[in-house]
Amino acid sequence: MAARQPFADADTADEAVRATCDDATTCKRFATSKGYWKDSSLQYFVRNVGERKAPEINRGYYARVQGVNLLLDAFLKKTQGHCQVINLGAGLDTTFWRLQEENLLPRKLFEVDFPTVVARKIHHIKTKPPLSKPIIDVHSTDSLLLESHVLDSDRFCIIGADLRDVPGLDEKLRRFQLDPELPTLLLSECVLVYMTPSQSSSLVHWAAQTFHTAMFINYEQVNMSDRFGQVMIENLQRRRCALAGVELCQSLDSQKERFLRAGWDQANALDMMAVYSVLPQDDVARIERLEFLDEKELLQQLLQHYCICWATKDRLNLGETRRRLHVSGGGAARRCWTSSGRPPSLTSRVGSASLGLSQLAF
Ligand SMILES: C[S@@+](CC[C@H](N)C(=O)[O-])C[C@H]1O[C@@H](n2cnc3c(N)ncnc32)[C@H](O)[C@@H]1O
Repeated sequence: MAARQPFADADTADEAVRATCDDATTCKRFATSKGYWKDSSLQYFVRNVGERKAPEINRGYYARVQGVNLLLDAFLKKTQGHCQVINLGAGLDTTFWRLQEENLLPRKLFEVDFPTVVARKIHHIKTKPPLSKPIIDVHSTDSLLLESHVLDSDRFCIIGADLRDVPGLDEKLRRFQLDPELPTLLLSECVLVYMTPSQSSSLVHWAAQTFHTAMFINYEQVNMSDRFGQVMIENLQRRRCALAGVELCQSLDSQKERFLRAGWDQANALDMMAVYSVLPQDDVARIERLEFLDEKELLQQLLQHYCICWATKDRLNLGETRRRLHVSGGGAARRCWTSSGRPPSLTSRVGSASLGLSQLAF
């Protein structure tokens, strides 16, 4: 494992972490411009399509966005929208606008990021009606708060906070009507890896303690101790960006352990190669026709170095209906669950061709 580089000061390190938000957004912008998936609001955050990205990168982002969305949408449907979503380190994420368009909004969607990132996002919203109108359309009271570092409306809230300060985060979320009694989905997409293991564990522990029925979806690096992983680390270090939490990105097991140790009841993880193979294959075939891919091996390596890990706590037994349906359904569905009602190993779950990622949610 490459030695971690000491940084001149914490601000420089944080600035490099904040800059990763633009990388994610420009890559998503390019991929959507090529037709990998639709995102009608991203253009208002990044006008220019920007430099060409390699097809492997575009397919990687496709798998990331589709994989996370499948789990997120499954949770929203399971709870019929009687839930809240907290996007931790949301950057310029556009999920609110997608869910509003698709009539899938939760009771409230919270986003958290560093105050400077939040201020940029709110500025875009304030100055671009296609971003502000959908927020106003689903807001019914007269208390819409739109300040430089905070947006609070009935269904959407953006908060500036440091995720490493868990009491501060908790206080801010509660101030804007976070409801610990509601089923809650927490999402972190390439975020926990920038925090030390003890900082991310505190955050994940707080979530497990605060919500009785919840799912945490974490997308980030995995298998980082091999040569390919080391090159990824070195590339980021060259940009003065440290992966402070890389220790927990060694394997799917280390990713799951983080959640199980912090009080989550169940944890599952798939590398993105596996996710790619359980995405709807007609759409995968469509995107594979978009651009010629020379280097299949590079795509495989890339996908093997990212994963989705999702942990659940299910006091309300949201998964129970599905479990009963599957057990009584017979056939392929029966094979998905053991007689104890517990999920079988991940490999057998992935092995079932009839099983989509959305069915794995609880
Ligand atoms: C790679 S970007 C991903 C953004 C977004 N989740 C996405 O996938 O498009 C990581 C984001 O996490 C945020 N972040 C990282 N550490 C954070 C912290 N301690 N507090 C608040 N935000 C943080 C960064 O500012 C950045 O916006």
